[in-house]
Amino acid sequence: MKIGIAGLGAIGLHVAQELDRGGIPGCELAGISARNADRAAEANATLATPVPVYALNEIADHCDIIIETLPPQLFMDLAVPVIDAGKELVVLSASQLMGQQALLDKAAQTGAKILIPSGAILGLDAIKGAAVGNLVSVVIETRKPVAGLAKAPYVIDNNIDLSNLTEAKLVLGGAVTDVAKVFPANVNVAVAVSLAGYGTDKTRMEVWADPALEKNQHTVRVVSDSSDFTMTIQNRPTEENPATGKITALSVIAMLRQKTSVLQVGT
Ligand SMILES: NC(=O)C1=CN([C@@H]2O[C@H](COP(=O)(O)OP(=O)(O)OC[C@H]3O[C@@H](n4cnc5c(N)ncnc54)[C@H](O)[C@@H]3O)[C@@H](O)[C@H]2O)C=CC1
Ligand SMILES: O=C([O-])CC(=O)C(=O)O
Repeated sequence: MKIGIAGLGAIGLHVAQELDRGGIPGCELAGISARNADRAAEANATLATPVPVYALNEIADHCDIIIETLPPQLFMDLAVPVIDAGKELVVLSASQLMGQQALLDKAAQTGAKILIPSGAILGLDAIKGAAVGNLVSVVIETRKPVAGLAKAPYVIDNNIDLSNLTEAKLVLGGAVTDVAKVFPANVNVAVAVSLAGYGTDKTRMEVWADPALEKNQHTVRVVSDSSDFTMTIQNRPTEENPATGKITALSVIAMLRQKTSVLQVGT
């Protein structure tokens, strides 16, 4: 399988390097898209076998699977041509899939597939299983170190004082659909959880500023007619982007390895 990677930052570069060293059987890195020629050359310089550089609207012509690890505002510039070409799109900026039913409808016509890896979250398998029965409630509670939230536009615009916190403070709670409108930078994992089961209107999200934390922490609480479960993950940040957990790139690598594995584990 020919793999393309669009965006070579905290996630994309790690996946590119793993492909380059032959760590994903059956998959070869066939092309990259970067912000500009210099960034592409920098990325290629870290690879044993440099690869062609393509524009976001060209890369699908040269690859079977295109991995989107872009700044979220560029998502559609890549997604539309990949879906039009009927290829597989691996989406990390999951928040950008909200309200994009037209993109899914187009994929159904062209034969394209949209894959959301587990990324920085856990338990999507269990939520998918429970959703085959009846979900009663799904809540994702995201707790971030105070510094990770203090500069968010919502916090500044609403004069929410996060200085000198001695205990965790609920900054905002509500349906994922509504939280996404004011916290667009923090909802990839919440949208992934929602799309696994209960949808963005019924899945509830809480965003907490927690002075006791040094890492982002996500807790998912599910009540259903088959099982009740609570799962927590604390993500060690990448050196490149403190907002992105190291496990995210590893999750993409695991997803690609699963494509050719005779043993499939999990839903
Ligand atoms: N689903 C999940 O669990 C997670 C999703 N994310 C999301 O994944 C996405 C990527 O995250 P990171 O790798 O941390 O971001 P990053 O900012 O480290 O990397 C983005 C890369 O895209 C490049 N870029 C900018 N303009 C470009 C263009 N026109 N064409 C091609 N490349 C361009 C940048 O130079 C940068 O190297 C973000 O939307 C982030 O929110 C992040 C963490 C977890
Ligand atoms: O915890 C992380 O690594 C990323 C995160 O909150 C998100 O993208 O929603």
